[in-house]
Amino acid sequence: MWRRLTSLSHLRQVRRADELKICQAFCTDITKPPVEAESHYRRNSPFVAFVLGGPGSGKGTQCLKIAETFGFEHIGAGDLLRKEMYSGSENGDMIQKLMKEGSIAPSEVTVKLIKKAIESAENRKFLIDGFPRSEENRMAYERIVGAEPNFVLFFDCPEEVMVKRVLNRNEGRVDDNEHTVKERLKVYKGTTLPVVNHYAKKGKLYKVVDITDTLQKQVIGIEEVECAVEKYMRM
Ligand SMILES: Nc1ncnc2c1ncn2[C@@H]1O[C@H](COP(=O)(O)OP(=O)(O)OP(=O)(O)O)[C@@H](O)[C@H]1O
Ligand SMILES: O=c1ccn([C@@H]2O[C@H](COP(=O)(O)O)[C@@H](O)[C@H]2O)c(=O)[nH]1
Ligand SMILES: [Mg+2]
Repeated sequence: MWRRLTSLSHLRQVRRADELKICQAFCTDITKPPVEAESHYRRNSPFVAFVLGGPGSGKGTQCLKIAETFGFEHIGAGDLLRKEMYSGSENGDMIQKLMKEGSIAPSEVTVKLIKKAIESAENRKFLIDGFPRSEENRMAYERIVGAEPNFVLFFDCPEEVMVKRVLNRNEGRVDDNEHTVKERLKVYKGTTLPVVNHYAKKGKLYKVVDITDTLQKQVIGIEEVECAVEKYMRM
């Protein structure tokens, strides 16, 4: 049974000050920007939220909705790499090989693509989806971009649900197959979760728990999570 509020139970446990911070981060009133976002606009530095979670945990799906609802620019790190891969660039073959293996591309390559996407956007509020995937990625971002994210959203989803979703995705991705998803899960647990823990320790992590367990209930889950996230962000 899908439990509506469990999906956000961790978010609801955050301190009041953090609740305000996250509300402010997602507020989109252009005429009167929220306090924290406003100060970032003034300094013209980007306001950045990293979005983490395992393969198929729903990062891309929820980012589209959050971006549309709250006025963020959605930058998918994997999408940037796929674009680079199909662009015929010198890194194309290397990226394709790594994606098929479920491995992580060199930090320099990914961070440069992200930096370029940030610099070329008019928007100054960004959701960076699927990055950083390793501590090394994280440190490269901090070094090259010269900033930390303002907060991090983490989609926590059971492994069997993530696998089902990836195998049912049907978008023609080179990594949506049983072999690669197993490798991606290993990388996620061994290499990405330490990044999640890093931000948890810094008090920057906001966790959304997805406990859906069957395909039919997952479909209900999309709307439930969106409603709950939206409601929470507007509180
Ligand atoms: N809450 C949900 N309930 C049911 N299906 C979902 C839910 N969230 C996402 N999906 C579906 O699961 C699949 C994977 O979702 P999505 O692409 O958003 O995941 P992701 O975290 O971005 O994965 P990846 O890291 O592989 O890019 C998609 O087909 C999407 O439509
Ligand atoms: O920062 C990143 C992001 C992605 N990759 C590679 O791309 C695939 C797919 O990424 P999605 O975010 O799931 O679209 C991922 O498995 C990696 O191979 C990366 O190297 N670095
Ligand atoms: Mg995605």
